[in-house]
This record gives sequence, structure tokens and C-alpha cells, in this order.
Amino acid sequence: MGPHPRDWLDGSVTTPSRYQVHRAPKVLLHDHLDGGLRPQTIVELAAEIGHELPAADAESLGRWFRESADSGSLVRYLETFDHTVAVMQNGPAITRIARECVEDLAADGVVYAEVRYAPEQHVTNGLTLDEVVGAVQEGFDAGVAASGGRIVVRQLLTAMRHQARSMEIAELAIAWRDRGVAGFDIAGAEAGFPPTRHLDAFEYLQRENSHFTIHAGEAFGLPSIWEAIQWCGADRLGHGVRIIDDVTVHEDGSVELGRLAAYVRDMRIPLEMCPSSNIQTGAAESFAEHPIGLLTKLRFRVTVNTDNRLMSGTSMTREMFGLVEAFDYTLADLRWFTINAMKSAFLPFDERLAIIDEVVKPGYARLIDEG
Ligand SMILES: O=c1[nH]cnc2c1ncn2[C@H]1C[C@H](O)[C@@H](CO)O1
Ligand SMILES: [Zn+2]
Repeated sequence: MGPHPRDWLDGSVTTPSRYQVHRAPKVLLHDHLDGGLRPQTIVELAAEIGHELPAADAESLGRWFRESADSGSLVRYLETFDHTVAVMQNGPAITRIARECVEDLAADGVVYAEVRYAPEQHVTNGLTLDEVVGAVQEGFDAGVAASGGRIVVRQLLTAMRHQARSMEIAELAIAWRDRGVAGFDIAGAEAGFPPTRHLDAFEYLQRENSHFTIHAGEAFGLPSIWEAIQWCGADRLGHGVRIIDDVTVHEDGSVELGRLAAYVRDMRIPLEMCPSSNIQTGAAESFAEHPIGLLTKLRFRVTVNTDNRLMSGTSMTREMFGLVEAFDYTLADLRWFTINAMKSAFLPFDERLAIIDEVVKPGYARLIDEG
């Protein structure tokens, strides 16, 4: 195999400090709006609507989310969302949460983000699907303005895989495609709910020349990834971590890819990897043992993501610095992940290129120059 892109850069030997990782431009493709609320905001919104929380103050509530999500099971991890979704049932609350999300990402050095949520989960108190998307967009616009335009943000609309509203949500994504929505996703419990359940929605989106990612290969293995790509036509894989089951490392150190893993790598299918989330749901043991290390070495199209900042107590800086500590990654490696992510974004090509050339590359060049 030829040189890894990281070797093309001066400064590739420097291991960055946490502060440098914080300042580096970062790109986030997989982050859930309802998994990233500030604990203090939940406390305040719950008091307004009389929703009972499992903890009274912001600090203990934050701890409750992290500990409850740390169960080793995706299904139990997902139960914690009952409390975030409960406080996201009216327009002003949703707008506030969306604005704070953008402010928090911008403060963490994220320059481009695609943030997802399931509109169908926010209609309990009478909001229409359209009003939910509008409330999120209002918050995103306010957050971008508050951050002085240092970040570009798009929505991804998620359909819940155990429900039957995916076609409706896909149509909603198309209706909003020029007003802040960049694509579509399915999420929720994976085992028992294969992506092909929603084939009509994916086929519709393809006919509309739209983009979608599918949570696959997180709590269930290769068949889920295979269906997502070869039946549904996913542009990207949410997690996709279990693709490692199709990679064999022989005793002499040589590596063999099965047909599906080879296809994913050959076709440059982006993997939205979320290390901390995987450790909590039991898909990986630790940062050091996370398949992202081998998949990066093998030059899959790997990207680094947060998934749920509240449940994992994390940020892009923390995920990336965790990888730096586990694998001795350099600024050039982090630049590689970041450009991978930007190349894989559901944004038009010229806009992706502009962010790579005008924001990502100069930002890393400045850090690398500092030595
Ligand atoms: O990592 C995940 N896997 C599957 N589903 C998830 C994950 N993180 C969040 N979700 C679910 C719970 C949320 O309520 C929903 C929409 O954001 O998506
Ligand atoms: Zn997710």
C-alpha cells in the first residue's frame, strides 16, 4: 500500500495537546440533537412543563445520563432519550435546544456539522412535523449567527426504525431540502428492525437525487450493513463498526478483507464512527481496542463523531483526543479524519471544497506550523 495521506504533511510526527485538538477545525457528521442537550437546559425546561426528572440538579442529571447510558446495551442506552424527548415538545424549547447545540459545537471548534433527530418524536403535544423542522431551523440559524458564522450546520431528518413513518419523514426531508435539511437517516433499536423495512423511503429518496445515511453495524452485524448498502443504497454508514467482522488479521500480520468489507473500502463508503458511544453500548471495549484503529490503518473512509454528547459526556475534542491518546495520532491524522468527513458531507461539492480549502487546510496548517 502507498503512503498514508498523513505522511505527506510536515508536522505529522507531532502528537497534539488537548488544547491543540480543541483549536483544530473539526467536522461532525453524526450527532443527535436529542442526545446533546445541556443538563441545565433540561432542568429548566422540565420545570416549565412539570416533567419529572431522575435527578434534581444539572450536575447529578448529567451524571445520571452518562451512567444510565453506560449499560452495555443499545436498547437500554436508548431509554435515556425519554427524558430529552419529553422536554422537546414545543417550538420555543426546540428552538432553544437547537441554538444551544450550535453554540456548543462552535465553541468546541466544529466548523461543519450535520445534526439529526426524529421529527416524529416531537409531535406528542400537537406540533406538526413541519413546525418541528421549522423550530429546529430557527434555532440553528440563531446559533450560527451567535457564533459569528464560524460554523455551517445542516439538519438530517431521522425516522425511527421500529415505527412506520419513514416515507413521511423522507418526504419531509425533500420538502425542506433547500431550507437547511441535507439528508435522511434511520435510527433506534437495530436488532429485529432491518433497514429493508424502510426500502420504499430509501427508493423514494434515490429517485429524488437525495442523500441518506443508515445506522447499521452497531448493535447488529454484517447483514445489517449489507442491507443498508446493497439493498437500500446508503451513502454512508452510521457507526458501521461491525464491518470489522469481515476483516481477518492472520497470524503473520497480513490482513484479508471479505467481499463486503472490500466493497465498503473500494467504494469509499464513509463510516461515521463514534468511539465513546460504542463503548457504552458494548460495541467496543475501549478507545484502544476500538476497530477505528485498524480501519484507519487500512484506509477505510473513517470519520470521527460524537453521537450523543449528553449521554457520553463528550465533544468532538474529547473523541479526537481520546484517539490521540490511544493510537498516538498526529495533527496530520486528525486532518485526514476531518477532510474525510468534509468530503462525505451531504453538502454540494463546491461548498464542501470551499470549507476544505478555506477553513480546514489553513486551520491545520497554522497548528502544524506552531510545531
Ligand atoms: O447510536 C444510536 N443508535 C441507534 N439509535 C440512536 C443512537 N443514538 C441515538 N439514537 C436514537 C435515539 C434518538 O431519540 C433518535 C433520534 O435522534 O435516535
Ligand atoms: Zn447515532
